[in-house]
Amino acid sequence: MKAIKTEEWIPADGFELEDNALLVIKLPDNSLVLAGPGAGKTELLAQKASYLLQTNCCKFPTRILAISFKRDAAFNLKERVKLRCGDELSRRFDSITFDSFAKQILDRFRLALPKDYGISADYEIAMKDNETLTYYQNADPDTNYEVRGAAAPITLKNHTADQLPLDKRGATKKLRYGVWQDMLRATPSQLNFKMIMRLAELIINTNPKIKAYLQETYQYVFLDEFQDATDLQYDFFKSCFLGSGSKYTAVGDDKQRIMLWAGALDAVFDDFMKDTGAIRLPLKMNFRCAPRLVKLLNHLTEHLLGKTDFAIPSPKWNEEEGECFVWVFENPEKETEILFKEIKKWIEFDGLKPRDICILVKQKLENYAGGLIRYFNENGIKARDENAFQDLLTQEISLYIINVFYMIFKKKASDSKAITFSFLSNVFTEFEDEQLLRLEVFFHKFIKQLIKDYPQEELDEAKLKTLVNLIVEFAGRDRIRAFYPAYKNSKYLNGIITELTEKLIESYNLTGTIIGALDQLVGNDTIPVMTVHKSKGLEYHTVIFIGLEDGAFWKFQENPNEDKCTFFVALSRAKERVVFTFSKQRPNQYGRMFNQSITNIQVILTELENSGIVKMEEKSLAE
Ligand SMILES: Nc1ncnc2c1ncn2[C@@H]1O[C@H](COP(=O)(O)OP(=O)(O)OP(=O)(O)O)[C@@H](O)[C@H]1O
Repeated sequence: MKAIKTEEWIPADGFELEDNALLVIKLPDNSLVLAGPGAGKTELLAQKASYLLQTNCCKFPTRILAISFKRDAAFNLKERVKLRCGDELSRRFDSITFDSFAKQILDRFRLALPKDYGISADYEIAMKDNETLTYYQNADPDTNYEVRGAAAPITLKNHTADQLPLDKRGATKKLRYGVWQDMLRATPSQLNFKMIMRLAELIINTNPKIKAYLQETYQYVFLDEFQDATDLQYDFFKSCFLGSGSKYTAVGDDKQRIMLWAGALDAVFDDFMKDTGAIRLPLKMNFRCAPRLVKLLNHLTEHLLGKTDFAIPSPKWNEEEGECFVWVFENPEKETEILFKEIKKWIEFDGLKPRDICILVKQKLENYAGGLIRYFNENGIKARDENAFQDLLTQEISLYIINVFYMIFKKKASDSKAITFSFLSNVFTEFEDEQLLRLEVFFHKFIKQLIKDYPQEELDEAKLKTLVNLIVEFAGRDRIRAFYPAYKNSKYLNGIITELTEKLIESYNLTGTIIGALDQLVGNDTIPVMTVHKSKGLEYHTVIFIGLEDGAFWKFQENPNEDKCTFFVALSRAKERVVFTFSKQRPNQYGRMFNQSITNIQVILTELENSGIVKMEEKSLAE
């Protein structure tokens, strides 16, 4: 593909970028972009990737590495880059999470670990803190290491606080070293993601050739949502890239810093500028939210968060657009019924699609929205806990399987055709154009045969399982594992395929048709319900936040800044309308009803009122 001259490059898809965004895209130095919600930070990274690839500033065959914090953010960025510069160039754009980047290094270079940190090939990932604590309990029975015990948080923090190899001097450090050894030597080895990152870092720090290989591979490194980087992640980034010729672009927003509880580094922006000499540049626009919502966000930026980086709405809006409400309800039942009626109106009369609406909760989704989800589904509006599906549906292998199913069973499936073929041309990466054409013909014959062999009305569990298997084997497990580093570990790949198959069968048994099952699986016509943390980076026409109550913000007095940012993130996901609900009563996790107050978080309510934008309404069924 012929490279575009740098001076002739223009942003893809007609986007008009503000001056600083254009500057960052073309800047050959390290940069840190700080900007509010909807400013186009992720879009800037996508455009910068297109620029570097289309102009060959990222010289073939070197690659761009984009690191995000969540699987769906990494996936969305990859999709945006594909759209902006096409399948072929975007193959040199690796968009992954910090955890999967570390895991890929570990899976690929496991044998380069020093002897006392060696692990078994079939290591298991212990996800629960309890699993790590049990090792401490066994090694030191006199101390209480239960998750809620006093020693637990310190123990867990210390477990991965230091770079490897571990210091063994002193009783506490000796104990920690012993536990690491017990976990590494278990059959199979037991690791958690933080340990994986420390081990990957050890590989890099002790193998100059691997480090050099990594740095030569990635001429450019992007860091999305950088405000949430933890000390461990930042250490890992520095071990991999600092001092290399690679160039870094980090984007973030300190008003959306909601991972301090998980160890996000308070001073990460300053550290990054000091360590890399990055130039700091702001962006001013908010392209997402309607003007009245931008005005509200600006008010809260100043009066709730004590900051001054105000945003300007996009001129595409009419000045009067954007609305925000606080709706007060007697109890959760009334809240559910009234929300149902309102949403039904929006869908039936205003033409909103269920996926234009998002229901958010701060935490404890079942407590705040479990009953609502059940009520909505029983009464004809589909809604579901999206947390359970996000990870599965952002897996390339899942999308490939689902879209081949659509090609077999749906009459018009041109989008599916494009997605599946993009997957196949990735795994048959060495194929020239002519071979790819032959592959396409062969693939269509394969689909035709499946249509013939598996009539819709004769499908059952066993046939669905066979179909999944045939579809995977068409691409070839070995090829899939070779092209997608995340799937190098076959246990992981098989786990995803099994989970997807189970969910497909479950949906099929519920809906009775294969298209119904596929639609249900991907969430077509379904309102997503999720926590604010999961909603980061996403946007919806209408956002409903359930539970603007002291009970939901139970740590507000201890940690007001993080809770204010969480509230700010929720509000800033909405393009046109946002509703906060307050229910005078709310059950706890055991179902016991408690009166709710809005005393501790009064400052939020006060500032919503002071903004002059928000309408407060008592809602009852008679309306
Ligand atoms: N230059 C632009 N012109 C028009 N629309 C844009 C531009 N940049 C971004 N957008 C649109 O604005 C919305 C927000 O963009 P994006 O998700 O990149 O913002 P962000 O800064 O990453 O937001 P957040 O931090 O809130 O997740 C998206 O719908 C995107 O397509």
